[in-house]
Amino acid sequence: MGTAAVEVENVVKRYGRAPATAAVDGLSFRAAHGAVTALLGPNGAGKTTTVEMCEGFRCADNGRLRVLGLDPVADAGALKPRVGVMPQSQSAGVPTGARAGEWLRLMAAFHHDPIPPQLLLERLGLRSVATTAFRRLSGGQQQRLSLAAAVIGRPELVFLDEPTAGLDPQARRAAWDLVAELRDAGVGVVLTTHHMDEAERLADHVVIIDRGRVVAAGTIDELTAPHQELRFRATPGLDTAGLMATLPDGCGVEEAPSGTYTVTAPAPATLVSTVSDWCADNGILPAELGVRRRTLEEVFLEMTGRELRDG
Ligand SMILES: Nc1ncnc2c1ncn2[C@@H]1O[C@H](COP(=O)(O)OP(=O)(O)OP(=O)(O)O)[C@@H](O)[C@H]1O
Repeated sequence: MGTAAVEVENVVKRYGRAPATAAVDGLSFRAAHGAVTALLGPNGAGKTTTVEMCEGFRCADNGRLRVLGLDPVADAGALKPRVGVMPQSQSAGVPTGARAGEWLRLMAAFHHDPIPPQLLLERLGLRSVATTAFRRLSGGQQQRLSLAAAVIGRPELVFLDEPTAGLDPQARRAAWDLVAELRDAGVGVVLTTHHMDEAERLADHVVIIDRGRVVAAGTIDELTAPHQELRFRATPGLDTAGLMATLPDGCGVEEAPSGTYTVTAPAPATLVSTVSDWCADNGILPAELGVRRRTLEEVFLEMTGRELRDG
């Protein structure tokens, strides 16, 4: 990767006085220009804190942050016209009495070549509420207005913190189309999301964060491809230990429910031929035999654990 739009190196952020754990704890990742980078992580993983440091809203305690090659705090003035920000709280900064269209026109006035407000209102399904006060918009409409405000200045880079949280399926798709268009136009997009389908749909690069650290990163393919899973149906009660013995180290075989067998491999393996040969040698006719990759959600749960966190 050449110069990245965002470079985060060994960044640490603690809240309060020397707490036992840091909210961001030696985090490193890069986000490219003209690409969508999705930050995923359980609640409290440190995603918003990271994004807010990149936006210059918070100072890091340690480490190095560069946004478009600049320091997000020291160079905040130079970055402001070049970077779009959609904060997690959609009401952040919008006066409750401001009308949707009025607010966008005001935001547009701060930029020399803005996207026409009317176009964004149209694209994000806000035309009919253009004259409605912000406080009277639904949560999803406020969210869409916040997205529109983040991109109206044609930024080179945009940070979107949970951009589609609470949006209905139609509005999510409109938001996705907008993000994809920005990326295609060369804009760097860094977004946080809890929606795995959103990351699968949009992200060129995924960074999974847990407890303030990166636990996995790569393209969707890189993250999901190594985890193969083969399934077939056969008579219940096969000798799964015998099958295991023919498979590479680290593979697993499970019968659940009865008569359905799942073979997992932690790394690319020739599962189909090995399992087919074993079945043929044992006079078994496997039905519905097929290989599938794990989903991003499965990889995410594997990396970050399945238990619900307290805090
Ligand atoms: N202003 C603050 N003061 C003290 N602690 C905070 C503050 N903001 C966040 N934290 C703590 O820092 C940790 C990381 O929070 P952060 O909001 O960055 O996580 P997140 O990954 O964005 O979570 P979510 O997915 O729930 O939005 C959490 O333990 C949170 O309680």
